[in-house]
Amino acid sequence: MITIALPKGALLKDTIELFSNLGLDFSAFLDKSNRQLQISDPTNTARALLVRAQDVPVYVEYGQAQLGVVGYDVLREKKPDVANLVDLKFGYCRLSVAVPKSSPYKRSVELPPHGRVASKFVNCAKDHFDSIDLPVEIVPLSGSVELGPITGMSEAIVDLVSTGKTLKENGLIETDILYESSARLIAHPLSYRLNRDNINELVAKLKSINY
Ligand SMILES: Nc1ncnc2c1ncn2[C@@H]1O[C@H](COP(=O)(O)OP(=O)(O)OP(=O)(O)O)[C@@H](O)[C@H]1O
Ligand SMILES: O=P(O)(O)OC[C@H]1O[C@H](OP(=O)(O)OP(=O)(O)O)[C@H](O)[C@@H]1O
Repeated sequence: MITIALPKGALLKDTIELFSNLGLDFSAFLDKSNRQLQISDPTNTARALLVRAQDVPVYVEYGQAQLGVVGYDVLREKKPDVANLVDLKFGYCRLSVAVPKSSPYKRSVELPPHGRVASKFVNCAKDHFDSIDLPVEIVPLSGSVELGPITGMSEAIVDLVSTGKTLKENGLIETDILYESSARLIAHPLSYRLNRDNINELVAKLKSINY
């Protein structure tokens, strides 16, 4: 039986809808009172694991899941050894640099050398500041990154932006967009190449409903 790693959080609802279009019902994961982390669809065609978004590529890389759904941002940050097969066209957001509205720095190249930048995306942030040749201290955080500049801990942040509401409500403005992200279907490379558990058929169906 094929196993699919599904991301908890922002991508879960659209991911479950996607698989329901293929006749795979994992809606039990939307029921908050259900604490199961592994379920099979009612037709016993596939099994789903409910994991943190950042951990989806880990389960796929280690072969515990043949397929998974994850944001492109996580692939850029973690660079897992997985096949990035389909742009699923939901979970749109972008990874951006932002500063307080009152900041004298209007673009990231203007930030002071050796200033601080708070982020959950430490590798992407480092890649960006390396690319503009600006030495900064990246302060690693796990969430609520916008508090970095609010509390005075950092001059800037690198974080995901979707509607822009979180930035606005915390008095921050975007200065640079590093890249755009959307949800992706990923696969264990060898399982995909060898077509284990007939995964190619499922991938083809997913592609056909996505174009
Ligand atoms: N505001 C947003 N709008 C649209 N997509 C988003 C938004 N925030 C994140 N995403 C996408 O959804 C994915 C999962 O985000 P989510 O916030 O659920 O997980 P997370 O930040 O890793 O949280 P946690 O630390 O709780 O696991 C991100 O990697 C990104 O691709
Ligand atoms: O532009 P918006 O639509 O307001 O969305 C952006 C917010 O969404 C994400 O946060 P999340 O909800 O994952 O919380 P986090 O602070 O724990 O990362 C991201 O880190 C921003 O804070």
